[in-house]
Amino acid sequence: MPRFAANLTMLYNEHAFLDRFAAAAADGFQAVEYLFPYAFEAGEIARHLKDHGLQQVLFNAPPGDWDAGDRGIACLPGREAEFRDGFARALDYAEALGCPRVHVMAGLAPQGADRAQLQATYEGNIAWAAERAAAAGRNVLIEPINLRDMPGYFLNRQDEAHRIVQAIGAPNLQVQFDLYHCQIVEGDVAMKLRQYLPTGRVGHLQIAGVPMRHEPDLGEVNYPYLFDVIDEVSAACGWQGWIGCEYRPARGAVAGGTSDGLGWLRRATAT
Ligand SMILES: O=C(O)C(=O)[C@H](O)CO
Ligand SMILES: [Mg+2]
Repeated sequence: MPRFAANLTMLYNEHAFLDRFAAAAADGFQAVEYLFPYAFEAGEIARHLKDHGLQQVLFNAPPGDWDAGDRGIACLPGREAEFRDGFARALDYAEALGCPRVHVMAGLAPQGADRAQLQATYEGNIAWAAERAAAAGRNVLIEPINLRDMPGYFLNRQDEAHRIVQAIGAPNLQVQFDLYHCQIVEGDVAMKLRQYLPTGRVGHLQIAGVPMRHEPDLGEVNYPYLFDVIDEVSAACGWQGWIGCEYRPARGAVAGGTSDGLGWLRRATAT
């Protein structure tokens, strides 16, 4: 069975952020991910990780002004200096938290923008970030995201993400393969797992039920089958990544109680 990480941005929202580490550990998780750590001192988060025996396996570089609508700025011409400052800060946090990888969000393509200019800006920023991250012993991830959740998002397809990773050619640049987005945009998820996991260019997986982004056992995706595929392909190719549980619990929300972090897995594997 694959290794699961609790996404603390989506799970345990009945608790303040810093209390979610204890909730995830109590639920049986050994690793966590979330969107952004920057509202807190890195040392404070590091203490929570240590106190609860948790690994930090992923977080995102600063996305620009999230509240103003930015969803990353890597593809946006004219914001390169802001991107570089933000990524340097992400590397400082990655060092303090012992986090091996940072997801760099691409951003939203402005209406009528020159797509070729966005592509050049994006690949230039990602190549720069990968070089800086390599010097710090970290990996950079890029993630295709569906246009229903993020209208205008610059990167949407697995094959395009892998084309960019291969074009830049940095060994520490990988794809964040979110199965939820892949099902919405492309489908054929099992075959994409079989195609891409053996390449060594998939740095992290994430899961959620489709279409509502609730627990994996709610919706159209047969995750027990996909976990078997991941186990089978990983055993053959040596993939040893984490799977981020990036979903909004329906049961927790309905019951008004603690999020159902791994309840769906316990139910699925109950003998
Ligand atoms: O949206 C997702 O699936 C992600 O993983 C991004 O990192 C945050 O939106
Ligand atoms: Mg994701």
